[in-house]
Amino acid sequence: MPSASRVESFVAEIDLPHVASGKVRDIYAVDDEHLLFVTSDRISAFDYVLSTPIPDKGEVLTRLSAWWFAQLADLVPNHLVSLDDPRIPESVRGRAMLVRRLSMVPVECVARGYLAGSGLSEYAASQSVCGVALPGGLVDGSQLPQPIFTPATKAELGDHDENVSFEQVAAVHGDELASQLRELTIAVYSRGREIAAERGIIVADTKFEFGRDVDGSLVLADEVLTPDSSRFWPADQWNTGRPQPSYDKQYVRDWLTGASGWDRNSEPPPLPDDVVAATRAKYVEAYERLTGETF
Ligand SMILES: N#Cc1c(N)ncnc1-c1cnn(Cc2cccc(F)c2)c1
Repeated sequence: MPSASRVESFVAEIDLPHVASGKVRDIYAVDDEHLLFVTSDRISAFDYVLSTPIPDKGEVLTRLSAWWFAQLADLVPNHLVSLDDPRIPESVRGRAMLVRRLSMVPVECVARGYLAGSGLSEYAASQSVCGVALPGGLVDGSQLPQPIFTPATKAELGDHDENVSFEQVAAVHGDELASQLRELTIAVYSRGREIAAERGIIVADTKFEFGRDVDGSLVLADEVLTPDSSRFWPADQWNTGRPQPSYDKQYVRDWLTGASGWDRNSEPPPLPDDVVAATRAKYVEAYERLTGETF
């Protein structure tokens, strides 16, 4: 538990009712129709939220989501209202979005274009992922013949989401909604993957969250196609048969598993300045390569 002073400073930042928190993002209520979606500079690795922030990470990921929402607006409406609305507190301006309050669909809508992580583990055991049969002979990092919808149920903070099948989603939410979620997830991922690939970044997989607006229409929510919600791999280092280097977290992972001497069973040590600086640079690089804009 952070020290009292840290909690006070954390709480003092936002004088709005708290709605929800993830590892690195927090949501507050602005009014009946709007929420404040704040992305911190915190970074997680090996299922720990590290004690050392990465300066500007929250702003980079916020601006990247806003850019993706605009790129994808012809495919799907989104919850973003504004990045500079006067209702956004000065203390978080730049790393906060004013968003429309939606009725969230409690399904983690994951699209996979490559085999990695839990998808690879499931494939090794069953030659399928979330009930989707795949060809034999695939290895770590293999590109899939086409993107697949591999939904999950949201876990409590600190637990891993549980992969479920399309049929399980349909059994709970109905065939129509399950089919809409699958179609939208694959379409949005396919567009995003294509745009990123043109800029030298493989988006191996990603997680979307959708909500319904007052008309019942599905709206893209949460963050979108960021290195926190996706696996970003540098395309020029893609090499199947082994874990791919992470575009944004590899310096952190290498230091934690190497020079830091961390035993992996306790809180990770603070990051050295050079690892922080190199990691910040990778987030800024990803933003600038994808958007073509200077951060
Ligand atoms: N986005 C969004 C959203 C919206 N536009 N309307 C209503 N609810 C949500 C909402 C509520 N929880 N989450 C998940 C979540 C994401 C990030 C951080 C967290 F703590 C929790 C999403």
